[in-house]
Amino acid sequence: MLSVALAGKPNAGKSTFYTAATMADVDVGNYPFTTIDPNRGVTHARTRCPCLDRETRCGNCEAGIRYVPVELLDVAGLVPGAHEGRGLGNQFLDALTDADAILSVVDAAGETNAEGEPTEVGAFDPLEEADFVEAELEQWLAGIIADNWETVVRKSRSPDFDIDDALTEMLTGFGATVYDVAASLRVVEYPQDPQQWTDDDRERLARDVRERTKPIVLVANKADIAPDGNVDRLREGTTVPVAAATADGELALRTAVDAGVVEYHPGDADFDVAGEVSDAQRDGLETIRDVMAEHDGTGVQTAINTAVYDTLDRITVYPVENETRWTDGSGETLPDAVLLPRGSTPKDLAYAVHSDIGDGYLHAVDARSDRRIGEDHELEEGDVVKVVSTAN
Ligand SMILES: Nc1nc2c(ncn2[C@@H]2O[C@H](COP(=O)(O)OP(=O)(O)OP(=O)(O)O)[C@@H](O)[C@H]2O)c(=O)[nH]1
Repeated sequence: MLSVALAGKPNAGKSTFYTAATMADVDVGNYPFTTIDPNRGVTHARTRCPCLDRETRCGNCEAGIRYVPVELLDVAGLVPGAHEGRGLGNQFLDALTDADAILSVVDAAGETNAEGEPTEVGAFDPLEEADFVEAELEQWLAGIIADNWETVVRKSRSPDFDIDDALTEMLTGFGATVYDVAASLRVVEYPQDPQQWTDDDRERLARDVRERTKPIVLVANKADIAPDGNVDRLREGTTVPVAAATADGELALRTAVDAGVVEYHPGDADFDVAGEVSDAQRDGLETIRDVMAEHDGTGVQTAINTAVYDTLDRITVYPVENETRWTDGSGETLPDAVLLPRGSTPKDLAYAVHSDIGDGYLHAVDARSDRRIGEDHELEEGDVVKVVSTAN
């Protein structure tokens, strides 16, 4: 499953975001390191269900809104200097190894100081902290490269030494794929002789590999109390996508949905009050509505969707066994939604669904048109595909 990790300073709102996005029960507190162990939960990317193109809804979506499972990791508070072992240090960074993308949660209200302790709204400039997750990751990675450098130098005395192989071996441990490393090695210039490498060379390589392996979406959280202009400054001052969010607001809405007093689908731009609420609750909800109106929703779903569909450039494809009914073997309509990299082919879908298919792939059928598609055909968002293999 695709995996997205929440990172950021203590008190930025990661636990709140995580609880809201997974509706799992974790500590939410105003103290550094409330979250000690990595939490793993399931959240969802939101997309349009293909059953909207049929007469009836499929039963695996909410009125045509399809939620596709994505793993969400909440890792312990990160403080400046984590790469040198400060705070929870490397334990935190190790936990990010599994992540495909990072949601870097920033307290856009600027009420959290550099150590993650709460102060007052507007006391800090969130822009100063905006690149701190990537900086920590890059320094950590550069540190790993430096720590292993002696070994590379020693290996380089062997006649069949290849610097690219040595770097690939080292960096794939960080969760980088062989392709990522190869791509980095193509664009970053470096000396062939390991003895001539400088810290600069290692840092440039670390930066490029980080960008490819752990792309970042910035979550400008606490947008509900952020001073005017803070979110815009974050958008203008950073190169990564920014989602303005109120994790608190999303949590309140999902809790209200659970209580049956609000109608809301995560990712909607607005909600309806459907049950009895007290005056205080109504006031609270109306405040959330105002923030949502300004930012087109609470931003929690936007952040996840931006990571999945924009940054990681995934498409949602629906494998079926019956191309006419769009069902699986047991008659369930559109039972699975698979997130594949853009450019994937029916064969990639076949491998994603049955990793043990071997060379058993035979052909595929586009269930929308009921036509066979070639094995090099590029799939698109919302495609419904029947794969025929020797296994079925
Ligand atoms: N106003 C406002 N407060 C929020 C929002 N999200 C979280 N908070 C508050 O910010 C404080 C810190 O939130 P947490 O979710 O515990 O922060 P964290 O980043 O997980 O902190 P650690 O667990 O210490 O790493 C809590 O008091 C939350 O209620 C938000 O969108 N708006």
